[in-house]
Amino acid sequence: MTSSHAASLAPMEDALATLLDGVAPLPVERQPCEQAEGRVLAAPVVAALDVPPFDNSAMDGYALHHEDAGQRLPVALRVAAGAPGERLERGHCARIFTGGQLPEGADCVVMQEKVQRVGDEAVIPADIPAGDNVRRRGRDVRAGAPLLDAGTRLDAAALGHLAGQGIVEVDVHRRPRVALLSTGDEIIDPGKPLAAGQIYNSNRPMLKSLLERFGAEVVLTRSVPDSPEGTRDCLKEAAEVADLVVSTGGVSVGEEDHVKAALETLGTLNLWRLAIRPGKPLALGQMEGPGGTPVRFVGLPGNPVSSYVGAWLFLRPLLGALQGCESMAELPRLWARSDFATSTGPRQHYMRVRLAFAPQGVSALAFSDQNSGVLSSCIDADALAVIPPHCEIAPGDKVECLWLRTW
Ligand SMILES: Nc1nc2c(c(=O)[nH]1)N[C@H]1C(S)=C(S)[C@@H](COP(=O)(O)OP(=O)(O)OC[C@H]3O[C@@H](n4cnc5c(N)ncnc54)[C@H](O)[C@@H]3O)O[C@H]1N2
Ligand code: MOO
Repeated sequence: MTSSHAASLAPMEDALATLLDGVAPLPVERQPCEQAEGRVLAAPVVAALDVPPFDNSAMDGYALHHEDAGQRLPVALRVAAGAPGERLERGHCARIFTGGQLPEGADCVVMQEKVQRVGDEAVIPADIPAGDNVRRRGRDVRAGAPLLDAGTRLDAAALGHLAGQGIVEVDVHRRPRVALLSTGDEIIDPGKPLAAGQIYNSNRPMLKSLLERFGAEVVLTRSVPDSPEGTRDCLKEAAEVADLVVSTGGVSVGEEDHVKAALETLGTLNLWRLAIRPGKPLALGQMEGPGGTPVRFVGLPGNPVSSYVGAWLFLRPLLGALQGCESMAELPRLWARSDFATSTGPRQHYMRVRLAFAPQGVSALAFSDQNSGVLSSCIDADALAVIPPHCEIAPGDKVECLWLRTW
């Protein structure tokens, strides 16, 4: 590659700044918690209740006043979970079950395995500390305390936490609507017979899966013919219904690559050609939707690995920004020892690696064929090892890795 060619490739940081420039979170909507998995909170949630709402037993056993430990006590009460608490007098104990409300006056619970039952009495061991096996009211959450921050993506634990407050609806950002366009006359849908020169569309289901994982709703998919008018028509249709238009293929320099020209007739091409591998001809731009609303455009290169890596590096932070989710701005990073040797030219290389975790540390095992047409390299890829431009890596060197087992 000549130096003038290299100089025309935009560095990753410039591309991300261009991508995210002026992007604001989408409007807020109220959503039933049952349908809010993966959605991003638009406002903080404050706890209204103590959790647990009352002192209760952590064990099936016997509740008592700890001063009465070491004695044989009459079993005066039976407290099942869900029953209201009663008063326990000194010199007595209560049969209690896990989650049962601690009787008033009792301050500890001894598990039943440590108790000898003799008729209506229980022989309690002596060494029972006050407070043992009692889960205090408000130990998990205190009423009035912050429960979840704005920008939290609702996962299993967060949904459980909301339900623990009796909450059934939350304010979340609207899911970004995405149109997914597949360019290339050689690309056909799985299910149809394959003629000479054709290949199946692997990018569409792959990207749909990633887009949904990143919180988007794919509202339109189209196969775009390799012609200026066909490409323009599909882009126009997409901009009518989507917040983000993603295309694959047709962004390189060939005569059948119509995406950039079509985009420029409808909107703006903000950036094209990056100093990254894979993904060099990636194109970023903007169009207008109904009423002049901004519609973002990301043109991913057609090679399946370029599309896959481009989705992690660009679609994820963009969808995060559209949903107000700061934790999606960057992939988690970790250092690992390479098991490979490589060297880079002017482009930063994002190598697909499997990570092996051992007590001595983490190793990055590179897939043997890192060509951007080889989608098998993504199958077991836990991470992308980032090899900066003009860099030599030898086995054993530390490489920075971007963790992909996330949303
Ligand atoms: N003369 C040059 N040629 C190319 C350059 C260059 O700088 N100069 N760059 C190369 C690089 S790097 C890439 S990446 C590709 C990207 O080109 P396009 O984005 O225009 O992609 P296409 O040519 O349309 O397709 C590339 C490749 O991927 C296959 N493909 C496309 N879509 C799909 C799909 N949905 N499912 C499966 N496979 C798909 C397509 O058949 C091609 O084989 O350009 C290089 N060329
Ligand atoms: O940028 Mo291309 O993705 O190197 O093959």
